[in-house]
Amino acid sequence: MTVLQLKDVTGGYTRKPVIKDLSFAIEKGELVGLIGLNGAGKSTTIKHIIGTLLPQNGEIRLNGVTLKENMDQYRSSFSYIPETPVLYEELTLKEHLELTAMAYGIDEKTLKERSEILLKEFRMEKRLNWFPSHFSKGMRQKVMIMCAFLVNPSLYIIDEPFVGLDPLGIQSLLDQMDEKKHQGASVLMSTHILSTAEKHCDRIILLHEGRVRAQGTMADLRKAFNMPNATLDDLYIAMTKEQDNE
Ligand SMILES: Nc1ncnc2c1ncn2[C@@H]1O[C@H](COP(=O)(O)OP(=O)(O)OP(=O)(O)O)[C@@H](O)[C@H]1O
Repeated sequence: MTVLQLKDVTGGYTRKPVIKDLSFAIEKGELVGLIGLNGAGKSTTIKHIIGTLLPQNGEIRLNGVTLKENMDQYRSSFSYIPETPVLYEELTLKEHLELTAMAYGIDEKTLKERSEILLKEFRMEKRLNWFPSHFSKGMRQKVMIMCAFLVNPSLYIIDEPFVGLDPLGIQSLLDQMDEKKHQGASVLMSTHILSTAEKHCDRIILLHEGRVRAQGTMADLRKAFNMPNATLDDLYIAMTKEQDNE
């Protein structure tokens, strides 16, 4: 079953498009990596999927509907973890979780059950009454991650999650993603940590100058680049060289 479908999506910030004719799909239970150079258009693609930018052309469907057709259904089907955490400075961690639960109609019992698991997993149990100003960068990121996982949506959209987290935090995030995947959720994740992407993603989308250069499993990508034993790092460097040759 297809959860997310982009069909010939062209878009950007001005009339000059940044992403061009993007087409890809994410199926139920899949972890898909969005990979590309700085400026390739990963965050811009994500902004179109979450609806902060609207396509100039093409269509994005989440569980079968476009944002325009059913805004409430579309918005409640995903949770988004941005690259830079956006927190309410006047709310504690506990209040962030409560606010998220309220926004997504999660009852108190479920909130308690899910929060306990997440707080333990991300080692934040003792910080429930802390305000964001007292959090480290990684802790701020964990607040966003916990809020996203609290919602239990059908699609998680995660922009470069690994940079600010310590190794335990990274492992917890990967474990959470794995668990949600097995429960049938899908994940779209952009990252520059290619070894982690290669190891954990079911499929990879290689973006190059706003277009899909190649997509599929590692086996598909090796075939597309005609590099039978390549790692994702090798393929990425090959793509960079294509850019240099242009
Ligand atoms: N707010 C904005 N206004 C205008 N142009 C933008 C804006 N944000 C990004 N761009 C441009 O869009 C292009 C793609 O940027 P984007 O942030 O999507 O890349 P990215 O693949 O996420 O890169 P990175 O790996 O560095 O995060 C770049 O040329 C960038 O200059």
